[in-house]
Amino acid sequence: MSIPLSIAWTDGQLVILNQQKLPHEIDYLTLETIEDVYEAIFTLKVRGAPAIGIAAAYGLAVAARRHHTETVEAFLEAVQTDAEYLGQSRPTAVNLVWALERLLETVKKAETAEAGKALLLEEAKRIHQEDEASCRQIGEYALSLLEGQERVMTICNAGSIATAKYGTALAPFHLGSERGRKFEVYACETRPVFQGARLTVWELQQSGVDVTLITDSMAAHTIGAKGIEAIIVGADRIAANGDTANKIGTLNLAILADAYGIPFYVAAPASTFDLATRSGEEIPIEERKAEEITHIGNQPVAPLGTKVFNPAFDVTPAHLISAIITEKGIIQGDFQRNIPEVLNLYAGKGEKS
Ligand SMILES: CSC[C@H]1O[C@H](OP(=O)(O)O)[C@H](O)[C@@H]1O
Repeated sequence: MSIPLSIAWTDGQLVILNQQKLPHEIDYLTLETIEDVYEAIFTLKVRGAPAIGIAAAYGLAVAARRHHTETVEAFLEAVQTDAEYLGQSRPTAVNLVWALERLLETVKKAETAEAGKALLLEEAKRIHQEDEASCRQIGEYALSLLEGQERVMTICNAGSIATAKYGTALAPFHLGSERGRKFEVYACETRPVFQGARLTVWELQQSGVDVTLITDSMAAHTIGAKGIEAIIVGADRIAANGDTANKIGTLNLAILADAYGIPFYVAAPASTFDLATRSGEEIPIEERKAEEITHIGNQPVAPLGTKVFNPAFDVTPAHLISAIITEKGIIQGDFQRNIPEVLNLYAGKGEKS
C-alpha cells in the first residue's frame, strides 16, 4: 500500500501527476514553462488548494530561470509579472496567491538576479516540505477528533494528490490505515469533474482504505441508511469568520450534517485561511465551462447549446461547521476570535512576531 503523490521537483524539473488522466492512466508531466504551469492548474491536471499553491511556487521558480535581465530591478519586475499571470489561473483557492506572495516577499531580498532565482526555488521547496508536515499534523488532529467513529463521508478529493502528501480531509484515513485504524469512507462522486469517483476512490484504494462510492444525490439517504457518524471535507479558502469555500456540493453536506445531528469537519492548513476576507460573501467563486456539465467525456448528456450554471465551489457558513482542523490545532466555537488565536496569524500580515 502506498500514499500517492502528485508533485515532485526532480532533477531540476517540476513533475506532476496528470490528475485529469486518473484513475485509468498514471501519466507524469514535466512542466517546463510558466504557460505549462498555468495550463496545468487551469485544466486541473494539478488541483487541490495546497497543490495549486505548491505548483505555482515552483512555476515562478521555473519561469525565473528564463529571465536574463540587465539589472536585478528588471528581474524583480519580470518575476512580479509572472506572479500576476499565474495568480489568474484559478480564483478561489487562496493558497495560489498566498504561495506567490510568499515567494515575491522572499525574492525582494535578492541583490542579483541569479541570487533571486535560487531564493525562489528554495522557498518553493520550503512551501512543499511545510505542506507535507502540515497535512500529516492535520491527520493526527483529525484522528483524535474522529476517535470512536468509523463511518465517515467526504466530497471531492482533499487527499494526498491535492497536497504535498497525506491530504487534509483524507489525511486521517491514510494515517489510520498505516496504524490499523478501521474506517469506512463514503465518497461522493463529485460532479461535474468527478474528483470523488476518479481521485478519492483511487487514492484511498492505493492506501488500503475501505471506500464506498455514492452519487452526490445519494448523500442524504446514505447518512441515514449507513449510519454515517461524521462528515469531513477540505477547503479552498476560509474567511476570517470561518465561512468556508470548498467544492460545489459541500454546502449540501453541511446542511445534511446539521439536519442529521452529526459533526461536520473542515480540514485545512493555515495557508488556506484568508483573514483579509471577512466572510464567505467576499470569496470569489470560480465558474467553469458548460461542457463540464453538458458532457461526460466527449459524450453529450444534455441537448446541445443548453444553458448552464457551473460554479466549481460553494460557501458553507461558519455556523454549520463543527470544527476546523489545522496543523496548529482544532478550531471550534467563535471562529472569528479563535482562528487568529490558534493560527497565530494577523489579517494579511502572516505570523505574529
Ligand atoms: C486539499 S484540496 C482542497 C479542495 O480543492 C478541491 O477543488 P479542485 O478539485 O477544484 O481543485 C476541492 O474543493 C478540495 O476540497
